[in-house]
Amino acid sequence: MSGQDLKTLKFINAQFLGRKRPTIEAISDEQMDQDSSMVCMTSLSTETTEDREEVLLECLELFESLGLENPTLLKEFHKSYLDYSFNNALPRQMKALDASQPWILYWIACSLRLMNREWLGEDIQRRICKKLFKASLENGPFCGGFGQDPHLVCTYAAINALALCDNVDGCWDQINRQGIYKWLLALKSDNGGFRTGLVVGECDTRTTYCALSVAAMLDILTPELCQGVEQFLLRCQTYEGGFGACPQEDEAHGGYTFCAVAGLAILESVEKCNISMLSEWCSARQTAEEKGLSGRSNKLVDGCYSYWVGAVNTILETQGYSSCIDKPALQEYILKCCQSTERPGLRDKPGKSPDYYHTTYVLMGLSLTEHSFNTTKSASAISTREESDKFQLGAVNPVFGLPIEDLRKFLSHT
Ligand SMILES: CC(C)=CCC/C(C)=C/CC/C(C)=C/COP(=O)(O)OP(=O)(O)O
Ligand SMILES: [Zn+2]
Repeated sequence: MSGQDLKTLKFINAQFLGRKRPTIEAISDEQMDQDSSMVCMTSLSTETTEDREEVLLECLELFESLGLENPTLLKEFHKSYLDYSFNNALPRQMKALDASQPWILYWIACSLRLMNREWLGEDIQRRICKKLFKASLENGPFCGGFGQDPHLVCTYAAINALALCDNVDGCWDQINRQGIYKWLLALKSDNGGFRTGLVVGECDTRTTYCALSVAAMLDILTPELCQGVEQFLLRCQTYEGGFGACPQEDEAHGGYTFCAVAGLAILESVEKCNISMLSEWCSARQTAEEKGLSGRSNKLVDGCYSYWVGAVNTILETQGYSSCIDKPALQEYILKCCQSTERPGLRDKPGKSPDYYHTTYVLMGLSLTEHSFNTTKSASAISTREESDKFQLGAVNPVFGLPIEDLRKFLSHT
């Protein structure tokens, strides 16, 4: 297949075929084994390998031009990107996130808080709470936006966003714990997982983690709610060692692996999965050349997996296992390839634009590489070994995706 043909196919795939794309094998270099009639393939070029080569070149250029030392995190610069959202209409292309409004609030609040606790002021906390309660039914469960249906994943983001608001105006006391508990019970599926909503909704490791996290945060994690959940999550570990979205169905993926392992951590059942295969899978996510993490086999590095996969690594560390990723190398990818002096905010990889989602998960991933953690089986009791002003970011709890300090305050209030 010629380079031009590959470009045309790439265009068609990107424009018309969405994410369910077939593999396009472009060039195969076949060699005949001298002693047998076996044909073995020595190289295979696909759309993904071509994309990777492009990214790799860009990373290598950045590594060379930025020298040996890592740049510092440009905190004030990234703050300007986050603050912009409080005083300006968001860009048009963000209307796709209309049903994810609690997420935007959680991402922005969490990023500001990690860089400097003072940067999330009381006036902003007040505005965040007001907006969240407007997008709720009876103060919980929460919806993606005003007038929408309650949604489990949005309820997770809303509770995390509220946890960042220091109980301003007594907002923590307004959360309808009993209503959320009954709703969570109604979302439970026969297979042990949770659906996103009452009428329709998917059921996977992501939604199940959200249910466990919300319940643990609100102190409503009863045996009835947990019935069959551990088995559901364990069934999602694949032959590769990572976890997929649904039992015995999907490819192992960084996002779903985080959800399953963090869910198991809330249940204090991490050691029931195959730890050695999980560690090997995490370790295989890091590429020697780009130094960042990918989300699945044969895919490209992406800054957000610094958290999704990085947090799995940290959870394993808190359970007493040794690290399976090279943290200084990951810091280099983050600070040289996910940050640019040209535009504030953090990005997936060179060539991509910054966005709120990547800003948060890249920052949380960076934080996990800076801090070290004490061993504990209890997800909510995870603590850091040392406090120091040498760290650029506050410490994050790898299970709940919140600064440890905010989580501690919220849980002790509950
Ligand atoms: C708490 C919560 C809701 C967690 C969600 C975790 C989750 C499923 C994250 C995955 C996000 C992501 C980058 C998907 C991209 O898949 P892709 O196929 O476009 O990218 P790839 O090529 O890197 O696999
Ligand atoms: Zn990403």
